[in-house]
Amino acid sequence: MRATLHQLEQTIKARRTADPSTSYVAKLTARGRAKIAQKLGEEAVESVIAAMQDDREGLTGEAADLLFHLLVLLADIDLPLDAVLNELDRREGVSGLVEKASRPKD
Ligand SMILES: N=c1c2ncn([C@@H]3O[C@H](COP(=O)(O)OP(=O)(O)OP(=O)(O)O)[C@@H](O)[C@H]3O)c2ncn1[C@@H]1O[C@H](COP(=O)(O)O)[C@@H](O)[C@H]1O
Repeated sequence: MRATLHQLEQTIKARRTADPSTSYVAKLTARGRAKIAQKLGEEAVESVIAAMQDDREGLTGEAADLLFHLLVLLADIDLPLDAVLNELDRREGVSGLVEKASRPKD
């Protein structure tokens, strides 16, 4: 999962300055951050609709679109994927500590 996302992050970085007529990433990037953010929002809504319809196949595709557009937005802001993954790791560490602290002592 991490390797896939990191690979896609690198591809997106490389395609940002490609020819917009042959690259979706370049075309979307050229339309500006507000458009990228709008696409991310649309994919989020489409994911929610698929989930509410119990459409597992649809949700698989929409979730992939959602992650892809999130990576395009992160690249536009020049925020590394690792910053997000590290934040998740940090939270997992914090919740692990809370869980440990709330366990009854022997
Ligand atoms: N993972 C993806 C990916 N997921 C979704 N999409 C595109 O995201 C778009 C979302 O579909 P929509 O119908 O909502 O959007 P649209 O109608 O194309 O665009 P709008 O004009 O409506 O904004 C589709 O055009 C998909 O092709 C992707 N486009 C590219 N990639 C990856 O990005 C890499 C670089 O792509 P290029 O920049 O095209 O070389 C590729 O190797 C792919 O691996």
